[in-house]
Amino acid sequence: MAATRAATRVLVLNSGSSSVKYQLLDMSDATRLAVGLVERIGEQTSRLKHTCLTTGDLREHSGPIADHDAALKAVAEELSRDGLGLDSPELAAIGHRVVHGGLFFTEPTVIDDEVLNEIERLIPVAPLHNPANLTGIRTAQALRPDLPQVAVFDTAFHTTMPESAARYAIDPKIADRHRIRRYGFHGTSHAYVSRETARLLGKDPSEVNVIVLHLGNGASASAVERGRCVDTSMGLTPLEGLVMGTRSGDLDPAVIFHLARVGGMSMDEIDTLLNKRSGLFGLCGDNDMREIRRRIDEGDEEAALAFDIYIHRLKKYIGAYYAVLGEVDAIAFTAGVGENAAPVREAAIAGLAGLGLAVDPVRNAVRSGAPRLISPGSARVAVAVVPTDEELEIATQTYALVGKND
Ligand SMILES: Nc1ncnc2c1ncn2[C@@H]1O[C@H](COP(=O)(O)OP(=O)(O)O)[C@@H](O)[C@H]1O
Ligand SMILES: CC(=O)OP(=O)(O)O
Ligand SMILES: [Mg+2]
Repeated sequence: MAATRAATRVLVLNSGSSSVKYQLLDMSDATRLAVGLVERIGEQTSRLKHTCLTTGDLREHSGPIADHDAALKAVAEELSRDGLGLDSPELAAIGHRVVHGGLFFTEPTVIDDEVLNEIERLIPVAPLHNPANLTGIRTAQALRPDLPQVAVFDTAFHTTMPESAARYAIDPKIADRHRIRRYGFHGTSHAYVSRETARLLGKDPSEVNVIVLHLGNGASASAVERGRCVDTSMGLTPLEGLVMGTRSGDLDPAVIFHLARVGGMSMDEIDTLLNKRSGLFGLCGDNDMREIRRRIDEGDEEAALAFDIYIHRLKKYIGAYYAVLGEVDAIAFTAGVGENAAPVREAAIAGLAGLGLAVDPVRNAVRSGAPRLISPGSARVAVAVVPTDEELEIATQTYALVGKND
């Protein structure tokens, strides 16, 4: 009789508001079998990019993909074409990034109806993300009802924040009634990157204080003290904090009253303005840092001002988290902008020599997918580029949980 192969594969789905990133990994040795991305879901110009790493095959399709359900079915089809379909007995589980887990979920969780209801209840505080996460889960359940599906929450790493950082200065009775507090997001990335930064320094995470700057389309900073998050820049929702691709980040809350009372805008219009039409996009019409740098190189003043506002906010958070931590061993740049945009790193650290911070221009110009130091050898505080890997972290946590349940 042929020996049955152990189920060691995990499919990870990272469903964003208009995209799905996915990876299929074999967790017996943490190797990637396939990776891909579906972008611009819901538009006429959707695009699926799929790479099978066992064959080296790369396939791209363009054309409308109506919603996340259709996107996931297209992903399942691509995996099948490589003989890696969802029907494989080697698939052990599907791991899902879920952005908002409230205070209820502090650990990766096997999804049942109760968990689904709770994720649904949190939609008002993660309107761009939780609905997409739910569709991903429901479609995956329909494709493989027998498989464990695991939710890994963006908020989980931040549940260690002290009340002084997690509470807003409003009446606690009102805050508690509506569960208003600072939850923080991108936690899977902040956890992974802070650990990898400690490893780069040759230290245990419990020995170092790290400021992590996760700069993607959404962006957030966190202060990690000896492996535990003590503050982060996103709050009740992923709108607070840094200037982002399309989100304003911090502003005086009175701006909202003013737009409603004086500007005559509805709450939904203000919500859309601040979440989807602000940030870099709102300031200069582009949310991609590559395009903004290209325009600056051509002398575009609007793009230059957008860049300066982005950097000013970033620098303020570096200073704030330096003060929160008291002592800092490293600052780590990560995600699309943090890993690729050397001018952002240079500008964010410029002028901070008094805090022991500097960037070496030659080291900063190196392009590499590996964790690396960009501070001069003599610097008191390490400045590093540490690529994030939310999908590997989700797969690791999913496999650990499913393994435990076997
Ligand atoms: N080579 C690059 N130079 C500068 N910025 C880049 C580069 N590559 C990607 N980016 C930036 O990274 C962003 C995407 O980051 P990512 O972490 O993938 O975001 P998300 O997960 O929110 O989609 C892009 O919008 C772009 O601004
Ligand atoms: C929480 C959040 O902002 O996520 P993303 O960066 O994927 O939009
Ligand atoms: Mg991201």
